[in-house]
Amino acid sequence: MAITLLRAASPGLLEGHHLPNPIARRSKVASWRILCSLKYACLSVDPGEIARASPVYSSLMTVSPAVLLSSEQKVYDVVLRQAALLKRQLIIAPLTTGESELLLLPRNSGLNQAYHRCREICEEYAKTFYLGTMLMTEERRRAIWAIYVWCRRTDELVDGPNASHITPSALDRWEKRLDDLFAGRPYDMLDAALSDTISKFPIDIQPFRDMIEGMRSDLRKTRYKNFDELYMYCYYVAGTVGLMSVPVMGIAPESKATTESVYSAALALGIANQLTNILRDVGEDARRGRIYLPQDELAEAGLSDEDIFNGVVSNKWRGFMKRQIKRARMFFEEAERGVTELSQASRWPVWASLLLYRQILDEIEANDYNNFTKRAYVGKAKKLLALPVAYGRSLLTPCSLRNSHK
Ligand SMILES: CC(C)=CCC/C(C)=C/CC/C(C)=C/CC/C(C)=C/[C@@H]1[C@@H](COP(=O)(O)OP(=O)(O)O)[C@]1(C)CC/C=C(\C)CC/C=C(\C)CCC=C(C)C
Ligand SMILES: [Mn+2]
Repeated sequence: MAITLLRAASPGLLEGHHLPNPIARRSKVASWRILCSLKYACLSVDPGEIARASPVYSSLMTVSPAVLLSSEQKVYDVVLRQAALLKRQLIIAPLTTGESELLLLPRNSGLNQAYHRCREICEEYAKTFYLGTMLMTEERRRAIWAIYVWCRRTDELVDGPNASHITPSALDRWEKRLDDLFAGRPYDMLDAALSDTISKFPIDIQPFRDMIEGMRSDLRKTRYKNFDELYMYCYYVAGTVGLMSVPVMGIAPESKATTESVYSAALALGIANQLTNILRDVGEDARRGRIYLPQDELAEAGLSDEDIFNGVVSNKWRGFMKRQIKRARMFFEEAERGVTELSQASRWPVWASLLLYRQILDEIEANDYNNFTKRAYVGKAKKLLALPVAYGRSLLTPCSLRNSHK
């Protein structure tokens, strides 16, 4: 049965016609998800059956722990675990919405101060996004500020002014602090805000741990062999943000989409944002000796590290960039399908961030793919225009992503 479903979902996949282009990648992802869902729904998938039908696919399955999983498969396992946690929470204690939430707010003034500081940091570093959070209920926006601040602080460890002093053991200490705050023992006031947040929402520690893992990989790695490795990096530093945010933003009660599909869309938005960030910052990163681009695809396009360090916008470079931009847009498209499923008040900030970040890709094109010396920048007017557009989209009501069962 698994085989029949898999064939229906992705004709040609079992026969090994996979991965030549992004479209094929997508069908591989979709098929993998179907298999995971089957596995998690406890339907018996016979490994022998898979192996007989397709040696290619059998190597992608988690049928044996010894088998190496692709990045997308590893990440999708996290998605399934997060979704299961949220579903459990919805069954045990449905989150209240609207004004009644105000009654749940802590009276503890230390905690209020902690959230207030998170709010100030968020306002200072991410103005548009901060504005968007103002539409959310009080409890939700405080939670998002606390998550934002933890992510920002984690990123600053490797990207901030003290980055050159950061060692793997400093990241180990940061992870120990994370464990402590999840156990209700926060180290400082900003951790206390997050500690309170995780006690109120069904948020799992894994994406937080994974973000720290991404920072570790930034300390030791400056090249990415192929898109699989790059995808994993993007998951660590940005896909994780999507997974952390969904339990707080909430899924619309009227949504017919599966929880897994909403998490997948959130993951896709993180990946899309990070790919865009990478394409925007090619020159800046190269000046720090870093190339966050798939080495095999560079070679296929006839490009080398030297070409990037020299920063010449050649036709080869333009061709390469077109392919990268196309892939980033595909992840944005996948994300779009999920935004509508979020609770009404959470949609606007997410649409705004999606539309604004995606426009960076248009700006790279408008700069004739010179991302070595020109920073792709979305002007104020375009930014302002995106806000009402995002608001309009946020009014769309949820329509099912694919399946109709939660
Ligand atoms: C509404 C909204 C956008 C919520 C997310 C709030 C949040 C917790 C953000 C944390 C962002 C952060 C500080 C991440 C640390 C790592 C990092 C810096 C990643 C890069 C962000 C861009 O930052 P910037 O341009 O400042 O980069 P530099 O440091 O200057 O290089 C990233 C590119 C990743 C950002 C990823 C997201 C915001 C994930 C968005 C996904 C969701 C909110 C899920 C939405 C749900 C559905 C169903 C689509
Ligand atoms: Mn950064």
